[in-house]
Amino acid sequence: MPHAAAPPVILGNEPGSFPRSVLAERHPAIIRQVREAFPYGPDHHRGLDALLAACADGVIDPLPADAHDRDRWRVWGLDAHTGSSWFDVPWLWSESYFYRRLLEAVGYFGPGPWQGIDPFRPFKLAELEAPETDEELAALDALEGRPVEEQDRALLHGSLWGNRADLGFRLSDAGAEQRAAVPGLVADDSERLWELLPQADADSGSDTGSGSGSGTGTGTGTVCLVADNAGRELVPDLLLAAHLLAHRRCGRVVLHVKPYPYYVSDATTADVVDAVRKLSGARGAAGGRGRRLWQAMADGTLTVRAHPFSAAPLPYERMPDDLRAEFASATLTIVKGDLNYRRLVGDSRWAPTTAFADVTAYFPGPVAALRTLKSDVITGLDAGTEAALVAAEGQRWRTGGTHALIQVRE
Ligand SMILES: O=P(O)(O)OC[C@H]1O[C@](O)(CO)[C@@H](O)[C@@H]1O
Repeated sequence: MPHAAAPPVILGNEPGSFPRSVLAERHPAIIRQVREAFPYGPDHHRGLDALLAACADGVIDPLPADAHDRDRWRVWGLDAHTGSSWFDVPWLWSESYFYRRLLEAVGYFGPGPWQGIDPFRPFKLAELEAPETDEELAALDALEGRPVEEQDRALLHGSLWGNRADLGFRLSDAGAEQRAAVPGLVADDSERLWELLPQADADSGSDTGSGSGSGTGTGTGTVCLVADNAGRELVPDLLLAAHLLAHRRCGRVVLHVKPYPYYVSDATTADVVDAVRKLSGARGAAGGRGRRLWQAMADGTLTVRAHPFSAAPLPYERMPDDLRAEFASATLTIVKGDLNYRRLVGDSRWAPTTAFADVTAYFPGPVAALRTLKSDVITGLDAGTEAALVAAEGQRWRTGGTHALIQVRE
């Protein structure tokens, strides 16, 4: 019962805290950016004005009576939080509800002509088309023909560090990308991750011109990859998925994405389509991987899942039975990013040395977290690592996005 000892859940009301700054500064900035990015009509502007005012000093309103997901949100705690200040309810809950209300304001859920128009799409596309993305894709050529272990590491770390600078994070922290990443991970269970995904014993990797196929796996298991951001994170996530399939470390990848635009840059099915199109049209090795991914989607070895709970304002411990069954049957679930980490371990200020295995004991199967550190929540550090981080940076290491971890619970 590890959660019996869980510290209180993080709220957004502590003056000077990171969560408070997200609610008080980042959310209004997001409203501004969205407003500037689209030629919205008067109703949209009125809706955005109302949300801006509510964020500043208002209270949480219920969803409209005819909202398609009103009952779901009531199950997720809407009734209990209605009338409370945005700052006084669990931070995870108010952040999540903010995105739900933002989409409401711009007509995303319809009915009407703006239904399904992603207010964050211009930012996501700009990133996908940025020269940095092409440079990262071109770098794949140098990886061709390298030993499989080297490819493993490069693609795993590509996926990990792809999480570093999501668009919401950069919005409120302009210096985020300039700060140098610290390559040494604060926790690194990557060997255990690869042990959970041994290569199949038949010949493998022929489509990449490498790979001995001398492993001990069956190559038939499923990896659930719980994606985080689109663009420069999703592209390396997809490359990792292609690598796992090509080297028969699994037979199937299920990519879990958000059912609607969320946390600015979180990936939806439309973003997967954009990323696979980008990859399959790329030159060199990246193009080969992209075309393999396209084929994997056609033959069902790569599938996309957009479960409503993927955008729930709740920890994964409260996942519904159907999702629990999916994760239970997976060989490994890889959970990407900071928000998913908060949901995986519970959004509380754990003592950093709290065992990752304890806080994820409820998870129905083997689980790996790949995350750069962008919020206060952290578990699974050894005491020496924590002490060294504090000595060097105070508490900045928790939120600066310069550190990363790979944690595994078998
Ligand atoms: O894209 P990620 O890695 O989930 O990060 C989400 C970011 O948003 C936050 O939830 C704050 O809004 C932080 O946890 C983190 O900085």
